[in-house]
Amino acid sequence: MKTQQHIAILGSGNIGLALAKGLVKAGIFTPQQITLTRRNTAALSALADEGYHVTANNAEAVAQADIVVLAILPQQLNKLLDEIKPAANQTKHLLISVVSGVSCQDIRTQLGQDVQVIRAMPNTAIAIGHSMTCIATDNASAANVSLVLSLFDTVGVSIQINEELMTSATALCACGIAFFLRSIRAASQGGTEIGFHAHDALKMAAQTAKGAADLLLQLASHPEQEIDKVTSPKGCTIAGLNEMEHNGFSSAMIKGIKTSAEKAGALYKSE
Ligand SMILES: NC(=O)C1=CN([C@@H]2O[C@H](COP(=O)(O)OP(=O)(O)OC[C@H]3O[C@@H](n4cnc5c(N)ncnc54)[C@H](O)[C@@H]3O)[C@@H](O)[C@H]2O)C=CC1
Ligand SMILES: O=C(O)[C@@H]1CCC=N1
Repeated sequence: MKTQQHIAILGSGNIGLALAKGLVKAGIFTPQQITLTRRNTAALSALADEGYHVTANNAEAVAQADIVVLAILPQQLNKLLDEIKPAANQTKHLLISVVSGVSCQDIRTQLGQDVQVIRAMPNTAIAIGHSMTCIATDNASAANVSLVLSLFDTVGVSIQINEELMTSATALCACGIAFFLRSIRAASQGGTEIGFHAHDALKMAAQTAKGAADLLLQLASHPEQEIDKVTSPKGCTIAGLNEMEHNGFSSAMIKGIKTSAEKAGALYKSE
């Protein structure tokens, strides 16, 4: 799906850079087709050496782009929208926002009602082509929705959801990367306590987690169905699993995800 279009990523921090690297790795864009903006461009000098356009001038980046991605923090958004408003050509640009807690309407209120806005919620696994990305819009054309879905499909799996569920998607999928990473880290710490060197324990825990996820994705089965295959009667798995549940394992994950979703919904409004 190689494209001739030019994309500007405004805000080249963790997710902006992960997106840029993922798109290049997937062969959709060359670095020369991507403009990265950041206030301190010195931090992007290695990327400039790789061929990316690097600038602190957001308006200029927008003027030269077909697709504009907003990848700044919610509290940085209003200032940036003020900066790009004169350059945001309402017919030319497709605007993709990955900013948590900011609605399509919030963005149009500042840029103009005709701007087509699509929200996207990827996660940092986008850098290696394994993101779970949810997208939503309240005014973009079906053609642009298809374009954005196919763009994110090249760097993982993408689905369209109702905009009202975007903060939930943020918690489950974007924050979720951290939750699963912490689970793997905890498993590796357990592994070290029962005899493995830390680096071996981490590798063993990560590969085991990958296998568990792939069992669900490749067999389209349910976790409990796969768990039942592991838990031998009077065995060690059910003993460990029940001990974890007595200590609130599932409950902690559920409560954490609910808290993250509430926080994601309040990120912009609390500014
Ligand atoms: N980090 C993640 O896993 C994900 C983050 N998001 C959302 O993406 C957005 C960015 O998050 P992160 O990448 O984690 O934050 P970050 O702090 O790593 O990146 C933001 C970048 O924007 C730059 N910036 C700030 N104001 C600017 C301006 N006026 N012009 C150009 N650059 C400017 C900052 O220097 C920084 O490099 C947030 O809204 C977040 O909610 C969404 C999905 C996943
Ligand atoms: O922690 C955050 O606020 C951002 C949004 C999703 C992932 N990181």
